Amino acid sequence: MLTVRKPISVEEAIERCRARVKLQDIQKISLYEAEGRVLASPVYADQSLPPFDRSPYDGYALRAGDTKGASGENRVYLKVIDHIGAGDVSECIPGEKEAVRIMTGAKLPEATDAVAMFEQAREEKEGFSLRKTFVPGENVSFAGEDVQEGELLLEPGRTITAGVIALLAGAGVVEVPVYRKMKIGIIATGSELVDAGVFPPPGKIRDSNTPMIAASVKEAGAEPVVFAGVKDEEESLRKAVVQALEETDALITTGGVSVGDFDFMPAIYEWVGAEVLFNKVGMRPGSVTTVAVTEKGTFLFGLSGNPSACFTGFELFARPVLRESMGDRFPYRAFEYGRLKESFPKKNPFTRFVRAEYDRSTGEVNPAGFNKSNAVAALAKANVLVILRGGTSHIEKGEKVAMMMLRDTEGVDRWEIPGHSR
Ligand SMILES: Nc1nc2c(c(=O)[nH]1)N[C@H]1C(S)=C(S)[C@@H](COP(=O)(O)OP(=O)(O)OC[C@H]3O[C@@H](n4cnc5c(N)ncnc54)[C@H](O)[C@@H]3O)O[C@H]1N2
Ligand code: MOO
Ligand SMILES: [Mg+2]
Repeated sequence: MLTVRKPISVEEAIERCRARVKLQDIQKISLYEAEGRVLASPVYADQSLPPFDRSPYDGYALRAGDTKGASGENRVYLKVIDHIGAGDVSECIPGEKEAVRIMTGAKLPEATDAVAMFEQAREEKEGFSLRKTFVPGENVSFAGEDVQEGELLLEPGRTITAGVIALLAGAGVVEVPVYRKMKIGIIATGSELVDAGVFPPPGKIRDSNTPMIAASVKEAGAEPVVFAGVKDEEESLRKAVVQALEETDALITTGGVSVGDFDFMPAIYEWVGAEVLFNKVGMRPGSVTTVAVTEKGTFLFGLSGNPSACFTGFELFARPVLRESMGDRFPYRAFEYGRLKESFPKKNPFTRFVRAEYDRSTGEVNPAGFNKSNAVAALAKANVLVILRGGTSHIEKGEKVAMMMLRDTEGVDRWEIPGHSR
């Protein structure tokens, strides 16, 4: 007998998932492998940056007081007593009207407190002359002007970017504490599925969900473990789920979660003793998305078989769980607002997630064509999911709509600063 499923709101479904998140263990990895991972411990500066007063220019390190009274009519002459490049430390201490020829990055010699760039000096026999006075500290890159010794540089929960890696290297952190990468099992279910490399015979279709979800898992910073697709047969599905649960940290299945005669996933979740957090969400597509948690705390994401529903289910429920489990303090996609480029009919009482193309330069967002839950083509175009609240009716062109951003940044096809003329 068909049991009627009670839909819960998207917010409630997301909260139920969040409440069951467990942080991954911490491991140390090479600085060169750390990009995209999440920092697991705070990082403090073991020294100031720069560590010493240094020259920011190629020129002459001098004592500012020696330049007093310098002008175009009254050039001041200074004698060069040493010559250093970056990495060298001068042993000479300039006395009155003495200076050191110094290159960018070299430590300022003792007694000097300013630097004249080559362009500000005229070379003379055994030295140079100046036509301007210098104040103490002029053209000096000071110790600690960037980072102070002991300062908190990075907080845990930050995703590691190239810039973060520069700071880690600056602090001498070559073994970076990060959260362990989760292994995510993926099983596509469906007797109609053939591998994407095969031209499907009548009645069959290519499995697009497995490679799509593997890509989404990677993009979320986890490691996909793809298991062979399984026919809609209860026994085979049980075996596959048990094996995947043993070998991975969370499992994503696609298909077989609705109320069809061959939709076995709900029964299998029950059979493995998992607690079903929800099996119906007030959203389209992906209303039948089912999320369960095993006794050990392992997540089972039963995504719909329909590709657009599968994609949406992953984005809303699986991705935040993976990101947060791997330490990300910002596990949700960013939201922005755009203006709808075309009117959008909306007959459903459920919240709709419309795959759409957002153009940042105009602020307009355009639904990506055929937008049903079985759509594949729209997935390739979409860079946002427009969110149309349940209960709202027809939405007019030009109306402001909320969008969930699927990518952090979008490139443009030419380098041009908006609003600047050439
Ligand atoms: N009587 C009802 N029927 C359906 C309901 C309902 O509430 N009552 N819900 C509909 C909704 S909404 C959706 S969404 C689907 C969900 O179906 P399942 O999650 O059970 O998925 P399947 O039945 O296995 O497949 C659905 C659809 O997707 C295709 N598919 C499956 N796997 C893949 C794959 N790996 N790659 C590409 N395409 C795939 C499959 O061939 C089907 O066409 O149920 C509705 N029915
Ligand atoms: O669950 Mo279905 O994807 O709403 O269309
Ligand atoms: Mg089905």
